[in-house]
Amino acid sequence: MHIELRGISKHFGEVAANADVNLEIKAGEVLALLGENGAGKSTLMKILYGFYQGDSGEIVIDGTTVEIDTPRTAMALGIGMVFQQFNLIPALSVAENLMLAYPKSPWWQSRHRPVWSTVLENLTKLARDIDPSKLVRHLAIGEQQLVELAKVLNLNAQLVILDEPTAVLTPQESERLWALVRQLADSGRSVVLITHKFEDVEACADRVAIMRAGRLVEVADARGKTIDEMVTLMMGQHQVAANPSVKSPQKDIQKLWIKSISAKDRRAAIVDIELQLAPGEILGIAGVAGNGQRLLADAVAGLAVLDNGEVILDGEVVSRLGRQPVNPNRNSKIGYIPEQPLENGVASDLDLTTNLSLHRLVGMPFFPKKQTEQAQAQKLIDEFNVRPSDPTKLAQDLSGGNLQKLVSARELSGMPSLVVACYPSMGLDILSTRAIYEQMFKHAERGACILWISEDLDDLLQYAHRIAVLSHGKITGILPAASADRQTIGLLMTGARKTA
Ligand SMILES: Nc1ncnc2c1ncn2[C@@H]1O[C@H](COP(=O)(O)OP(=O)(O)OP(=O)(O)O)[C@@H](O)[C@H]1O
Repeated sequence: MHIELRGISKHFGEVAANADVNLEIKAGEVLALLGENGAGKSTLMKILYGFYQGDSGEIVIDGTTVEIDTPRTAMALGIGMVFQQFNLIPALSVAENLMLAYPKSPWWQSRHRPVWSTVLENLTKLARDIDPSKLVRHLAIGEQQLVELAKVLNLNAQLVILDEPTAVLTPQESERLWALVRQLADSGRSVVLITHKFEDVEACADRVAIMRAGRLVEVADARGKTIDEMVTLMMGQHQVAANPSVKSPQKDIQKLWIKSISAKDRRAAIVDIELQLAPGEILGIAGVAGNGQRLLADAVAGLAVLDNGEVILDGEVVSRLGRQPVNPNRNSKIGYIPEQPLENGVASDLDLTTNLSLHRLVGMPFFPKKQTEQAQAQKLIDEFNVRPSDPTKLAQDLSGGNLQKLVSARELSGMPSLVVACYPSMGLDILSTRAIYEQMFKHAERGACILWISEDLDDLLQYAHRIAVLSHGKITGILPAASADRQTIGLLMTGARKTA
């Protein structure tokens, strides 16, 4: 299938999400679509998928102009898309979710074994470890992403659009995805890969298309561009900041004590976690997603029920054994950037001002002064470069990366003693990633503890003071970052133990 997007424009109010975009997608190619947060990548692909209608322009498939008014029409034309936000039914099993979306199979056929094996074939190729009988709500985010992918692959689409698929995948899962993407292209199908990761481009792209502020600024052979060239095209005149720096923590003083905590929920368990952090210390938590990271973060922030142990911050218990979380209305001592901010960190149908004050709701006057709140919100929006920058906009109008910035702006404002950050750079472009890191490290510099959960080992090795590895809910080793290496961390991730 050969697709041409001709003169596509799309406005949301005064925001020009796409401005006169002309893009060709060839049969049998992997096209990486790059651009800074809010550049218009998702909007362009959602127009091709019939989720949005362009204000002007046309879509031409194999020489014929087509009208794509809904995703159903797009699917009938052989176009499938996996979004940044998932579309699965949490109360149903993996297999049931796949069966429901399976195009040629009425539900009553689900009794027949051969149908099941066909429905599960793509999932098995992508992730043989996922148990098809498991409920979706019990899956880690990376696993949910893979089920979404399998759903779209089952449509047998001629064009598969993937919106930042590797943002939530482990390195091993990403490798499997890259191989599958190459296989699709080699069999004559096309893949558009929206991404912020240059390793995706290197691993599997044939061409790159780069967008900036709604416009397509360059299309080139993927091998013909260096990373620096691509960054410059993405960012235009914006300067990419130098790598942020971190200072050494104050030694021999204990500020945060995570004292033998154990907890469990529907998805994971953590067992006997013992960690002590000094003022100004950045402790990275490495590990394959789904090994208890989210529960650990919730537990430390006082948002989970502990089965054992307690968490003490500045001598005060912030999380303890008991039937109720200690800290359901988090106080200003803890900044918490949760995983999947859209689901766990924002009220999407409220405006940016309200979203930026959610952590201060307790103790706020019954009728807060709107102008004061808006002025405070505007300051944070500017400081964290959230786009669009209008505090009266709804959170749901923001692009994925800008939502991540919004949550970080709220949680890193004020003077927290502890910052718990889960994958804070997820979905962010290179400029925004460095800006968020700087904001996080500023708190460490003034003595706050940072518990930083990340899958980006390079970043942890570069910026964290120590790295603790979490495997199957247990800490398998704690290493000073200066002497740690990828091999040792990789080994610890498999569950092998090492004492510091
Ligand atoms: N439904 C919507 N309503 C209003 N504005 C929107 C809507 N969807 C997107 N926008 C705006 O359009 C612009 C482009 O957004 P889009 O999601 O296409 O960017 P993106 O390049 O995919 O960004 P990211 O890398 O952060 O996901 C942004 O300014 C965004 O705020």
